[in-house]
Amino acid sequence: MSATHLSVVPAAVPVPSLPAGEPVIETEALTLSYGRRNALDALSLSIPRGRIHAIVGANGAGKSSLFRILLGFQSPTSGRARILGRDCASLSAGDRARIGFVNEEHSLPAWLRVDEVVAMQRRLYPRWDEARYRHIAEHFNVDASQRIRELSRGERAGVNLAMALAQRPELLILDEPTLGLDVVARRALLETVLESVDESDCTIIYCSHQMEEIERLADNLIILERGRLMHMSAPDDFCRRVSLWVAEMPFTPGKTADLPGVLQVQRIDGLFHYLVLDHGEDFAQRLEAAGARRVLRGAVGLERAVNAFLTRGHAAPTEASR
Ligand SMILES: Nc1ncnc2c1ncn2[C@@H]1O[C@H](COP(=O)(O)OP(=O)(O)OP(=O)(O)O)[C@@H](O)[C@H]1O
Repeated sequence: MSATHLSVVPAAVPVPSLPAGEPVIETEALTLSYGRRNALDALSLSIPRGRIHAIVGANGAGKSSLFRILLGFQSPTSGRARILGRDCASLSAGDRARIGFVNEEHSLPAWLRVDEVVAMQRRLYPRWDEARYRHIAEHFNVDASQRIRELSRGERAGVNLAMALAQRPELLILDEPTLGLDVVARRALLETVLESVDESDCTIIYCSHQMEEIERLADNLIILERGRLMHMSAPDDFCRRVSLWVAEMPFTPGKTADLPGVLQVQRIDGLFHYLVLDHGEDFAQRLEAAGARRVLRGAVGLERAVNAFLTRGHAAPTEASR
């Protein structure tokens, strides 16, 4: 794991690798309760090996709780969790060395120089890849002689990501890695993630509230809500579940917001835009039956589809302008 979670791996310990076909992450009825509140609610999840898996959800959906259990920092109330084929409750130093973890804090020992932190990491990880570290650190213009406290947030993110990838993990978990980064550092981070997944067989779990990042990176989209799995598929398949219908209405359509599948209704330039889950032409017919004059179907991007899904039930019909 990254510098914040140092663990010594004896060089002689054989590092088991995941048998082909086994998921990198598997949970069964995983529950984490705080009093009467469930941060995770009987979550059963199986994430296959390879590529980039995005986990999205509103604040409080349970993403960080899931990562804490997966990394062995917290025990679940009930259920089971496995990472790289190992029980999360009893991960050894060798198991941990197979996992990279970067979160938004990018916390490193502030008083040390970058090259001192890197030297420590190099000693800790038997599979350390120095060329890889340097290549990624260069991408972020990191000066190795600077102290950690002197680095910008973006440079610190770069050092953390470079160290996590230099450890050549089988699984890399990125929990909101771009939070607070400017557009240049954000782009450098996304490019590094894409490059590393193309160059190695590292599986990446990417968690973010930034839908444009998810759209760019994700091969698999996982939506959590109140600690439950709501959806898992290729992003395009999720977009296909959500359709956009634009209707000319002679009146304010109060009742149509209650039609089955409606996620969101917006009034834009006098037309009513309906984002609808799991309905096709039948929805247009329902609108026509409700008095719509003209109904057209439009395309929906991932960002709009996911946002409408996550905010469903919260949004009243709104006026909006383009
Ligand atoms: N230590 C705690 N004590 C009580 N409740 C907690 C604790 N940690 C988390 N929770 C609750 O568990 C739920 C899930 O929190 P979690 O931090 O896992 O969500 P998240 O999806 O990571 O949210 P965010 O996107 O805001 O980071 C929330 O309702 C939160 O209030």
